[in-house]
Formats: sequence, C-alpha cells, structure tokens
Amino acid sequence: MMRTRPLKVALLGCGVVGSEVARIMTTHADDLAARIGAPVELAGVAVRRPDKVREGIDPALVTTDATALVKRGDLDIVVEVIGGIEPARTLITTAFEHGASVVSANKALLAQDGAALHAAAEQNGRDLYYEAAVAGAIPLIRPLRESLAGDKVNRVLGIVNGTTNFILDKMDTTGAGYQEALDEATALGYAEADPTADVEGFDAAAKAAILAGIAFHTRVRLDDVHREGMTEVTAADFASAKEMGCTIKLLAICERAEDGASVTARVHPAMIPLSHPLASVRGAYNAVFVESDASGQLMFYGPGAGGAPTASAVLGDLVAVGRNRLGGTTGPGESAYAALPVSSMGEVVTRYHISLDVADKPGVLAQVATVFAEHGVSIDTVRQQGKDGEASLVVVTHRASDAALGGTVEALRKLDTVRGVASIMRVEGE
Ligand SMILES: NC(=O)c1ccc[n+]([C@@H]2O[C@H](COP(=O)([O-])OP(=O)(O)OC[C@H]3O[C@@H](n4cnc5c(N)ncnc54)[C@H](O)[C@@H]3O)[C@@H](O)[C@H]2O)c1
Ligand SMILES: N[C@@H](CCO)C(=O)O
Ligand code: NA
Repeated sequence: MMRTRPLKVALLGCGVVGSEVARIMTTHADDLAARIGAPVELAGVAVRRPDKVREGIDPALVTTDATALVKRGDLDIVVEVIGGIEPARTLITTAFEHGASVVSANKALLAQDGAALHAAAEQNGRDLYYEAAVAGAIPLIRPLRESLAGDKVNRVLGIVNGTTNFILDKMDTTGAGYQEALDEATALGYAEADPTADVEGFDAAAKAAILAGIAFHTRVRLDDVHREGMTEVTAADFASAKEMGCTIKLLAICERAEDGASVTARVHPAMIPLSHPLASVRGAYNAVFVESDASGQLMFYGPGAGGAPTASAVLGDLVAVGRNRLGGTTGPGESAYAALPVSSMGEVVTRYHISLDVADKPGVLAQVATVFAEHGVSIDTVRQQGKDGEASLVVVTHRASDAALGGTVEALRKLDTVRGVASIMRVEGE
C-alpha cells in the first residue's frame, strides 16, 4: 500500500553525480514511489554555486547552506555527493543526529572514517549506504555484505578506477599520451575533482580499503593499503608487457593470507596475461573478481564511473534505505568482528617482471642470477638484448615475497655491472 506522506530527500552536491541523481529522481518518480511504497520528494539541494542553471531543479529548493539543510529535522534521507573529507563528514554526522539516513558515494571519506560514520548511524538508529562508492554502477557492496555473508571470501581482485583504466587502455591501444588521455577522462566526468586521487592510486586504495573491510569483516583503512599510482607506466612497459603476452592494468588486490590469520590490501600497476578477463576491460569500465570458499570465483563487471552509472547505484541505495525507513528498520551495519591484522606489503607474495640495464660482458648474467638466488627469489625466465656494449636483461621470477624482491633489487643496484633498474612490475592473474 502506498503511503501518502512523501519521504523527504536532501541532495548535498549537484555536480556530475548529483545532477544525475536529481534528474532520475524526477523522471522515475512514479516507479521509485511504487518500489519504495511512498513518494520521494526532493526537499532541498545544497550547492556551492547557486547561480548555475540546473535544469529540472526548482530554484526554490537550492541553498548554499548545507548545514542548515541537514539540520532541518524533517528529512528522511540525505544523499551526500559533495566528495572529500570536510564538510562531508560533519554534514553526514549532523544528518544522523537530526534523524536522517544517509546515502553517500564518498569512498575517500568512508575509507578514512567509515568506522566512526557507521557508529554514528547505529547510535541514531539510521542507515549508511554507499554502493556508489566502489565501482560505480556495479553492485558490489551489497553482494559482499549480504549475498556472500554466509561464505568466506579469500580474495578480491580487480580494476576499480575508471579514469586510470581509461588512460592505460588509451596508451596501450592508441599510443595516446598520458595527459591527452587524462584530459579526455576528466571531460567525460570520470576523474575526481583532483585527478591526482585517480592517477596516484588514492581513489583505488580507498575502494580497496572498503572492499577488504567488508570482505574480511575487519577494519581496513586507507593507510593500511599499499599504494602505487600509474603515472610512471611508460610506452616501454607496455612494449615489455606485449612481449610477454600481457597488458598493464592498475589493480586493487585484497587477500587473506594462506594461514587465514591476516589480510593484505594493495593497489599498483601490474602485468596481466591477455588471456585473463581483466585484460579486456576497456575504457572506464571496472571489473572485480571475488573468490570465496563455497562460491568459487565470481566476476562483477560494468561501468565504474560517470554521472548516470554512479547515480544508478545511489538511487538503488535510496530505494533500499527508503524501504527500511517505511518498515521502521535498518539494513546491515559495519561488520568488523574478525578484526584480522593487516600485514604490510613485504609479506605479499607474487611474481615480478624486472628490466635491468647491464654491461654486456662475460659473467654478468651469472652475477645477476646469484643475487636472485642469495635472496631466495627463483627465476622463471631471462631474456637478454644487446645494444653497443650494454644490454637489457629482462628477468621474470617465480612467486616471491615483496620483501625478498626488494632485497634483491637493492643488491642488484649495488653491482657495478648493473647500470640501472629500468622497471619493476608485478605479474598478476596467472
Ligand atoms: N564522477 C564519478 O564517476 C563518481 C563515481 C563514483 C563516486 N563518485 C563520488 O561522488 C562524489 C561526487 O563526485 P562528482 O564526480 O559528482 O564530483 P563533482 O565535483 O562533479 O560534484 C561535487 C559537487 O559538490 C559541490 N560542493 C562542494 N562543496 C559543497 C558544499 N559545501 N555544499 C554544497 N555543494 C558543494 C561542488 O560545487 C560540485 O558541484 C565524490 O565523493 C566522488 O568520489 C564519483
Ligand atoms: N574517479 C573515479 C570515479 C568512480 O569512483 C574513477 O575514475 O573510477
Ligand atoms: Na558499486
């Protein structure tokens, strides 16, 4: 039965995502009402630039005072799509204190302060939902939190940043320059307000923290995630990857240790075989593999960024939270009971592709191989190319710990015959 009193929704931020949320709330109003069981009323829109023309939004609803809006006391749901830490954090907390549930797309804030925000939601008997925060439109938070709640997740591996996937894909397939590809991703609404968050891996690391936290029932914060961006990936790296039958992707990898006693979370560029499904994830698309004891391997794939896809996830949350409000209940909150320690990068075990510039003379290969052996890193293949008394040596290792590999590289740099370490790249997905 349809309730006649509408659910009052405030929108904080009306940029790439917010404007699409407002549009779909209006165009799909009847369907949303039928699905929730009550009409949804846009009760206020907080913006920074009030003079901007916003098609489909009643100017009387627009305010620059987001704080006053969340303090109104009659709101059922606050949608936070401002981004960043402050004022978003205070606005969300204030919204809870004044009786609203919150839907947010803000991974940076959730990765930093998720525990406190969940606690504030719980104290006030309200919901905090954030499907849009990870992998845009792709349902991932809810499947992990709810559908897989009876299974044991061991690994989450994927491409979770649309901007960097767009850039790497362009560099790989069209030979485009880094800046040109980044400008295009920004114009298409994929990049963060400051694209450093994308290209330096902060955005993907925030998503990895959120995913690891939910997957392993453990608090994982942004600082726990090892992070390397993609700004140093070169055309030469793509050429090396091609020679190995691989491409390069910026991956987020969250793993339970083999003994199950700890977890790791990391973001870095990596080579993956062209035969792996992640290799064919193009443009701003995202794809995430989840491996669990009983389910085996699951793959989630779809648009990971952009206004409308992200709004799809926000509106899905809005419907879920709206139903909870009408039913006088809340959905699942934070689950961190396992409290597993988060290990450092040194304990991660994987394969490596290392390019060295060396002197082209007798005994060099043996010397290099000895350094690997001394550090317990087993070599899988070596390829050498000569060029005027110098040579480039490409070594691919078997699985080794990051700490052992780090020690190896440090020792290699000290050899007179090693002129430089041209690149080190992890090899995943084999
Ligand atoms: N764009 C995407 O593809 C995407 C995807 C998933 C999640 N997100 C997340 O969604 C959020 C919004 O991203 P976006 O791409 O729409 O960013 P955006 O910069 O286009 O929009 C943010 C808007 O908030 C406004 N704003 C800033 N401070 C404000 C304040 N104090 N009060 C009111 N308005 C304020 C800005 O003027 C801007 O219009 C971020 O948390 C982002 O990480 C974005
Ligand atoms: N800037 C982010 C938006 C989606 O979270 C990306 O490019 O993936
Ligand atoms: Na999502």
